[in-house]
Amino acid sequence: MENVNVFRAQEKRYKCPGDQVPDMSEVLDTKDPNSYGFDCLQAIQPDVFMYTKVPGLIILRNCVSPELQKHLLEEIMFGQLQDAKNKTNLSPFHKLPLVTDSIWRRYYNGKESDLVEGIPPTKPITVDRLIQKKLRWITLGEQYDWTEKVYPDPSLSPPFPKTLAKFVEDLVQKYTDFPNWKAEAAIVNFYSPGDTLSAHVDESEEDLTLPLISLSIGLDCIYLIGGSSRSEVPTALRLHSGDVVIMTGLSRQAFHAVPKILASTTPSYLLTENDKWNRWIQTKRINFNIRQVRNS
Ligand SMILES: O=C(O)CCC(=O)C(=O)O
Ligand SMILES: [Fe+2]
Repeated sequence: MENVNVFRAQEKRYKCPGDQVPDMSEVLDTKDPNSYGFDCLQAIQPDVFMYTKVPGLIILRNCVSPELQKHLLEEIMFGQLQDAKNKTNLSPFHKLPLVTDSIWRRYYNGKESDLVEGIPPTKPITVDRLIQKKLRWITLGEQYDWTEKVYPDPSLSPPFPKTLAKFVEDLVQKYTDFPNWKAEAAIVNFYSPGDTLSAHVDESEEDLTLPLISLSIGLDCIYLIGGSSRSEVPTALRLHSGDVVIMTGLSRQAFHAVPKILASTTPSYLLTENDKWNRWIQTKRINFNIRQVRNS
């Protein structure tokens, strides 16, 4: 019988309140050749590793330039977040102002204390709290329905953002056996220290052999990846801003989780002259989780 406690024990081990740091002695860090498990990495190029314990897991260290990282963040916050076609976790609960009056623009333009109306029974809440704490995800391209666990009719979805699509499609073409892979849907996750994502497998896409791409910006995190059941002991991997993980082969259907966001690890190149921007990005990890949905 599946012993779900094996994975759960590792989630518990790394999960700890807000700014606290867990025991890092068994965490694999691709930036640190002395770290635990580093000998299980097979470098196929400088900065490109296969992780031999989880077949099909490819780690591209520091693969997104600082300029592209900033561009992707700006595109999300100033662009996609103000477009009602992109669903967020807030959409069902709050009457979100959109277009040039979006919650991000209000926050950025000094109106962070403004109250945003809730859809009853949700109470009004400040722009600041929505941006800093409550916003947990936004979907791009094909809009995944979290309740029904399906991707609705693709003809109704907004187009997938072009720069992001081109960047990840080139990576998939270069490093996997799927040259025609297409970025069709993304879930962009926002985490603050203390936030977690529990163990799961992503299995709503039509063809579960097609790679899944995960691109991280902002704070470091501990990412757990195991095998096809929760009874397999997962590996703890430290992910940094600019890292991309490709889950292909067996790893595509492996259980994974994010039990810890590591506070105070934002790279300085993400900071700007703007205090509002800095106050936000210094407490965030943003993960772009990108899939091909349809069987081509
Ligand atoms: O934040 C991450 O690195 C993982 C996110 C994830 O697994 C998901 O969105 O399905
Ligand atoms: Fe996932």
